[in-house]
Amino acid sequence: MNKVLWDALEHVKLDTGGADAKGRNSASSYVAENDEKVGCLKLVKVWHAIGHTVSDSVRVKIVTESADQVKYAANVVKAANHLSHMINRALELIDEDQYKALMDLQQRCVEKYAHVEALNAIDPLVYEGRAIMFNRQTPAHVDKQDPKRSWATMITLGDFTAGGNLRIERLNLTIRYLPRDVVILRGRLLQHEVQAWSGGRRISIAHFTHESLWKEFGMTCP
Ligand SMILES: O=C(O)CCC(=O)C(=O)O
Ligand SMILES: [Fe+2]
Repeated sequence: MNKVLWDALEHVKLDTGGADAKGRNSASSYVAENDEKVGCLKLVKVWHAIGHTVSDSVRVKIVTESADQVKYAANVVKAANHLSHMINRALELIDEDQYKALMDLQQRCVEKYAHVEALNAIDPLVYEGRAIMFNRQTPAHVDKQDPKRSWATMITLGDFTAGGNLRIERLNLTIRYLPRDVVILRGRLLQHEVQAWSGGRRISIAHFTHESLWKEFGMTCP
């Protein structure tokens, strides 16, 4: 894993449970040998409380913790810069229309929210959200806050050596998902889950956009 990103992740406080405690982020879905870190770090530029789409409900997910945590989380955002370029490019190649629509959405956010302009100065990711999961065996779920057609772009990192496949039951499909593999799927439409792995740590990073943000700007994800 990129050393800069790894070092930046060392200090951040992780969350197990939270808003998704009954879904994909249940505490029981975390598995770790020894004293490995478990939990999730959400880095989201514009976050609406569930069911809300208005600017009054907007939060920045990196500013919910102590001042030190803001500093550490900002280090992670900056260290993920290279990853963001790669993720942007992958999305642009598979679905140029959606990529362009996300760029438009980001531009609208920048015009409305100065904090988004500030965050974009250190990270060019076109998605507004990124979640970093340490040792989570993500259970079967759909990404129910995402627009129907949106592509969730996910990468695994770490040093596990076997297992950890992504299973899509409806398609009877088991996809290799080893460290450095990227999977891009319509996570709102296809239920997906991660299978057990062995041989070390597993860090997964999911990049996503939420329907509520598109609604805020009267836009539709193509
Ligand atoms: O753990 C993973 O790689 C899957 C993550 C995922 O599907 C999600 O966070 O929605
Ligand atoms: Fe998912």
